[in-house]
Amino acid sequence: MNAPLRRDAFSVGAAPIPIAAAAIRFENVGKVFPGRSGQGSVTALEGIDLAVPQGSILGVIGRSGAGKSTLIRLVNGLERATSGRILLEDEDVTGLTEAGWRARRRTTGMIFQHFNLLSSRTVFDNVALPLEIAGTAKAEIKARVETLLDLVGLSDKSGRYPAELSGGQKQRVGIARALATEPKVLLCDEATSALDPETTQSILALLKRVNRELGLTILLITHEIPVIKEICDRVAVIEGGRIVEEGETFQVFTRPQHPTTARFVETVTGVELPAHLADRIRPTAKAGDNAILRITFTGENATAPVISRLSSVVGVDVNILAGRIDAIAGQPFGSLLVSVPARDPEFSAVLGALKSLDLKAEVLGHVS
Ligand SMILES: Nc1ncnc2c1ncn2[C@@H]1O[C@H](COP(=O)(O)OP(=O)(O)OP(=O)(O)O)[C@@H](O)[C@H]1O
Repeated sequence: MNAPLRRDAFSVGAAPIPIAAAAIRFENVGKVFPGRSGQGSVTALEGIDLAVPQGSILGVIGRSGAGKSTLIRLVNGLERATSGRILLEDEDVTGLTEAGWRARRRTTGMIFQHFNLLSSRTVFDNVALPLEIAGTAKAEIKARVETLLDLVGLSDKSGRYPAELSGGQKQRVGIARALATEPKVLLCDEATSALDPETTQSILALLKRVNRELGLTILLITHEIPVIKEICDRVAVIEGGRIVEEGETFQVFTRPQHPTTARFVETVTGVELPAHLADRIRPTAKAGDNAILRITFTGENATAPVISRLSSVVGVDVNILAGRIDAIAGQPFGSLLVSVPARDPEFSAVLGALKSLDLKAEVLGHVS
């Protein structure tokens, strides 16, 4: 399972895929579900413009009912757009017939929250199913399934049934099955939401590995911000059927523009003021107060000895109240709450020093 993956291991034999072009493109896409039994219609998606660069992992995050499932189901024809266009590798698939979609789906694998394995089939036979449907020769199916089970680390479970597997193992079968027809795109529908945190990590690591080593484009939907933080190159935030923010994960996490994005990322990047200070904090300073600052570290600064430098440059005591350092899309990011004297010239000197160190600082308030 740890041997390097190669596309030609599945006899695709393609050269590495350039990152520049979009594997999936939504152009002003809308989806309205007709109303049932006297109820009004539901606008699930509106004005969706989104490009998933080839070879990248893009995550769409949103709350329940935001439109995530509808969005991902449009990419393999399980739902049809009511307006706009969807392009897969520059081919307009919006108006494909059901027969057209059946052929197209071989280039687009999908994995699901509840795995959707056939309980009466062994692990081997579940992975073989899409190849049987495609009419692949038996010997080729055997070779391909064995390669895929090796890839997902389940060679020893080939003859087992889904009921004999853990959730993580079931999802590995799901991934192997999704890769069977050598797709260029993998769609992940809340793929780790039913798994515990440790198993989630191992499945995310596997997804990252197939992305990097096979050049597979991944579009995933989730309501879990740690999933985005862990593996997504880009993130789109969806709310009320609209994309409210989209960009590189690190940029979006460190400088969220929309309040919904800010609320999502705060849960993984934010640090809270200790309760005994939170109760006493005031917006304005009185004589002798300390100012509470939130200092944000990114990239190289995140690992620099900022506090000791600050103390030595301006010669004031800096008290650390709370802090957190993490990796977002593989880049370090940290947040620190400190208290410093609120009086000048010390306070202005601290702000000046933070600026010269290229650190973002925000005054949260004052305490005596
Ligand atoms: N087949 C349908 N008929 C009518 N309305 C639908 C249908 N499918 C989805 N909707 C509505 O479209 C909106 C978006 O639903 P969708 O399932 O895409 O959201 P979601 O973000 O995936 O939510 P969840 O995380 O709860 O699955 C919701 O208001 C939902 O009720």
